[in-house]
Order: sequence, then C-alpha cells, then structure tokens
Amino acid sequence: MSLNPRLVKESFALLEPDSPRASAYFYGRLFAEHPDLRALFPPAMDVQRNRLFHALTTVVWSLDSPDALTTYLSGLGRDHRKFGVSEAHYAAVGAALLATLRKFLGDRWTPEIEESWAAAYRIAAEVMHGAAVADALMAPPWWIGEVVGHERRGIDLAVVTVRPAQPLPYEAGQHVTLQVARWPRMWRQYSIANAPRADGRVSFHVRAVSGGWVSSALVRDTEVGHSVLLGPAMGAMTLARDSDRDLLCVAGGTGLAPLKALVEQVAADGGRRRVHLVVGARRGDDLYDLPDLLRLAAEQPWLRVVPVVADDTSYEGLHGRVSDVLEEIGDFTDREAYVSGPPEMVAETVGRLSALGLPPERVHHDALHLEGRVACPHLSGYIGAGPLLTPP
Ligand SMILES: NC(=O)C1=CN([C@@H]2O[C@H](COP(=O)(O)OP(=O)(O)OC[C@H]3O[C@@H](n4cnc5c(N)ncnc54)[C@H](O)[C@@H]3O)[C@@H](O)[C@H]2O)C=CC1
Repeated sequence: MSLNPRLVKESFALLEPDSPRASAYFYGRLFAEHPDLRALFPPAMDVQRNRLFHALTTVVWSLDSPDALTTYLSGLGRDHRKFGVSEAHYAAVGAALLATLRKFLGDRWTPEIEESWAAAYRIAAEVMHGAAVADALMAPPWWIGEVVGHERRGIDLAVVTVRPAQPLPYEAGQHVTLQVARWPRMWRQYSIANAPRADGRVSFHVRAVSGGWVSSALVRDTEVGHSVLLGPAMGAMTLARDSDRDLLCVAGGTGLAPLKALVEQVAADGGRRRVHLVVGARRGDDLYDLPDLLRLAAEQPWLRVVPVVADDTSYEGLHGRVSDVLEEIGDFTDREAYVSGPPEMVAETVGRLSALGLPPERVHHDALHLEGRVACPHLSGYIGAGPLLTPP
C-alpha cells in the first residue's frame, strides 16, 4: 500500500465542510462496533469532536514535513498511554476512520484514495504506538501532582502550582494535559509557565472560561493540598537549539504561560539573547502577571516587557491589539518569534510577522485549544480531552 500525500490532502479538504457530522458519525460507529472503547472517553463528547478533526488536520497538512509529523505523533502516542490505549484500539479507530471517509466522500472516494489513507493511517499508528512502547520503559503514563500553590490573580484567573510525585521531564515552552478529581477522564491542556525548576514544581496560568469544567474547577474549587493528574509534556514551541538569534515573544492573555517559561529559560542559559516580550490583554486589570514580569525585567538587562491593552481607554500605556502594534515597538525581522494566545490572535500575529518579512521557520506557535475555544484550521496543535484519534 502506498501513500500519496496529495490524494490524502485533496480528499480531506472535501470532508472538512462536513466535519461536525463526519466526526459524530465516526464516534457513533466506533462506539457501536466497540462499546468497550466508550469508557476511555469523557461523558461529554463536544470538545472531543473538535479534537479529532484538529488532530487529523494537523496530520494531513504535515504529511510533507516528516520530522514535524513524527514529533507530533510521538507526543500523541506517549500522551495516549494515560488512556490505556492498546494496539487493538488503533485497528478499531483506523476502520472507523476509513468508514467515515468512505461515507462522506460518496462517489468521490476511489480505491487510490482508500489506499493512500490506509497507508497514512498505518504509518501514523506505527509512530504513535512505537513511541508509546518506548516511553513505557522509562516513564509513567501519568503523574500524580499535589497542588502546592494557588494564587487568585483576578475574578476568573489563577496561577496554580503543582509538585509532581515523580520527576516530570519537559522543556520550557511545552504543555501537558491535566485532570482534576472532580471531572474524571476530562483532560485539558495547559502550558507549563516556568522553565524546569530544581524542585520539579510546575506552574499553570488558568482562566475559568464559560463552559470550561476543568478550568473552573482549577480556578474556583482547587486548594493547596488537592491532587491533580498530569500527562506527559508535549509540544514543539521550545527554544530553537540551532539559533542564537534574539527573541520576540508575543503573548495574548494566558497565552503568556509558555512564553514566560521561555524567558526563564533564556535567564537560566545565562541571558545571552535579547528578548522583547509583548504582553497583550483586553483590559489593564487583565495584565495578571505584570508585576512579576516587570520585576524580572528590572533584574535582567536583556529583557524588555511591553504591555499592550486592547479594549480599555482608561489604561495609561500602549493601546491596541498585539498584532497591530508590533511595528510601533521595533524592527524584529532578524529575530526568532514565538506567539501564544487565543487562536485568532495567533493567526493575526503570525500573518503580520510574515508580512513584516519574518520567514515562517522563524515564527513558532503551538496553538493550544482549551475548553470552549474553536480551532483555527491552519494552525497546528491539538486539543486535550479523551483519546484523540485514539489511537489508531
Ligand atoms: N493557559 C495556557 O496555558 C495557555 C493558553 N493559551 C490560549 O490563550 C488564550 C488566552 O485566553 P484569554 O486569557 O481569555 O485571552 P483574551 O481573550 O483575553 O485575549 C488576550 C489578548 O489577545 C488579543 N486578541 C484577541 N483576539 C484577537 C485578534 N483577533 N487579533 C489580535 N489580537 C487578538 C486581545 O486583544 C488581548 O490582547 C486561550 O485561547 C488559550 O487557549 C495558549 C497557550 C497556553
């Protein structure tokens, strides 16, 4: 069986307009044929449905970038260990996926397209399963963590610090999935907001969003001493090892978390790169971490923090959306850029940086999609709840 990336992409583009119905059909068929698999997923499947298509989009559009695809799928495979996914599950998901594509493409489905999808799926499943097997030799499927800090920084925002019971390996800029005792099987993604610390503690910036069960529980019902579960670290928005360029970090809201981790990493590496950290918020009082950032900037001559507020005329400082003020702040064309925040803000900022002349390989982003947020089709990343494509 051979893989033709063009056929996979073209046929997937035909399916995209029908993605909500196709996703519902996929899960319906999967659970009808394998009722035992239902127990791996959370009771509410809304986030899950987006998640499947987001992951498929990432895989399909990365078919021509084998390294990025392998990194993504390996992370996914390691992450799926926490669901107790087995090799047989991969086969069940593969069959349901092909059945879904066949049904929704109708007479546009050809034996060549089927062959290409089967090959793509087989390769993806092998990478995910292989990474999971290798990971099982050295790491647990999930980590138990004790909440050791809980700071309310606003009506709907908290900085939550957790100490994992065992060492949790990660790099600055990565994210993990997190589960609270109150909502079993409901995993949500959060970036770790600090560079690795000697005592292993990890901090998260959490905004309680409407309809966000896990984020609300973390902000409103979590106290020091509570336990949470953490999945393995994932994501490629880490410091580019082969570059010593100065950095431009552009944050929107709690998207600040991974960028703060990168800033701390630059400090841990000796502060040899200049960093401009542009921090966007809707209102002045949404700049929930500004005192800490300004303290860091006062200590570190290589760091400049630029707060920007979009919707608050009483704010005494720079006004606008982060994507619109970059040119005013400086010329960043020779820098390595990192962008994190709401999907629309990431898309706008990435577009603006490209228009300003930054080549795409120097613009890093890792669109996270937390509860209640809609995926931005051309950005990579994946949503975290139950198993995804569960495994192939
Ligand atoms: N908590 C975490 O660990 C992480 C969160 N994120 C994402 O960051 C986002 C944070 O949400 P909130 O704190 O509620 O932020 P928010 O919705 O209050 O927005 C923050 C900033 O983004 C700007 N913005 C919004 N829409 C824009 C657009 N279309 N173009 C340009 N700028 C725009 C706003 O002007 C503001 O400066 C969420 O989407 C979350 O998924 C991303 C990475 C990590």
